[in-house]
Amino acid sequence: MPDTPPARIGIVTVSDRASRGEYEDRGGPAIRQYFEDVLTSPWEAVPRLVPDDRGAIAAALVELADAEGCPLIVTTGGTGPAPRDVTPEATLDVAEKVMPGFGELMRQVSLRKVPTAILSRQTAVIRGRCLIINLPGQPRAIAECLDAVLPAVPYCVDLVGGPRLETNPDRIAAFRPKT
Ligand SMILES: Nc1ncnc2c1ncn2[C@@H]1O[C@H](COP(=O)(O)OP(=O)(O)OP(=O)(O)O)[C@@H](O)[C@H]1O
Ligand SMILES: Nc1nc2c(c(=O)[nH]1)N[C@H]1C(S)=C(S)[C@@H](COP(=O)(O)O)O[C@H]1N2
Repeated sequence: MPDTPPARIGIVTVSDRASRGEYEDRGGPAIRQYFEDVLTSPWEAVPRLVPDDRGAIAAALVELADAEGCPLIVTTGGTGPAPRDVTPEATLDVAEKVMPGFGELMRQVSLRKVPTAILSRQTAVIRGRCLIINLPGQPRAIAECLDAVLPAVPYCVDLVGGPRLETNPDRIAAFRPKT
């Protein structure tokens, strides 16, 4: 049996200041560390750092989904109500299907941590064989949100024709209803 190629996971940091080098990006590395801790199947990170610009975010998502062949892309930042927060709009610009349950669940669990969780408009969508999930910019929000939705992510990736993602059940148990 030939080795299965690693699943490519797109990691998109959306931040004006991090993209200008005004502060170090802690969000992208936190997402990478999260998947290192949780996934047991082979994967590799495809990172991008973009400013809060709707066209630039959409272009990065299209490139990662279509050209880089990522079955999963996670974004961080730009989900709030401020004028330059446009990550959900850019995500919907490239969507074929909207997956509202992801945003609903992530806001619900985040509300147990901070009352301002309702300010995040984070969503998730399908583009081709790729699931795209938005996370808030606060680095600590990354594990809080991903812990909630990750049990359903491998099966969602299965359903859109992506590679089989396996998780460490001691950390996150993937749920596949048909197996
Ligand atoms: N990639 C990141 N690395 C480190 N800290 C971040 C990052 N993104 C956001 N933060 C922190 O979380 C806060 C809220 O994130 P948000 O996406 O709203 O950024 P912002 O205030 O609009 O600024 P910017 O887009 O320039 O990061 C930021 O003010 C910053 O303190
Ligand atoms: N789990 C979690 N969710 C969170 C937060 C957080 O600290 N933890 N911050 C909230 C705040 S203060 C804002 S303004 C919104 C949008 O953040 P963003 O613009 O950085 O994406 O996410 C919210 N969701």
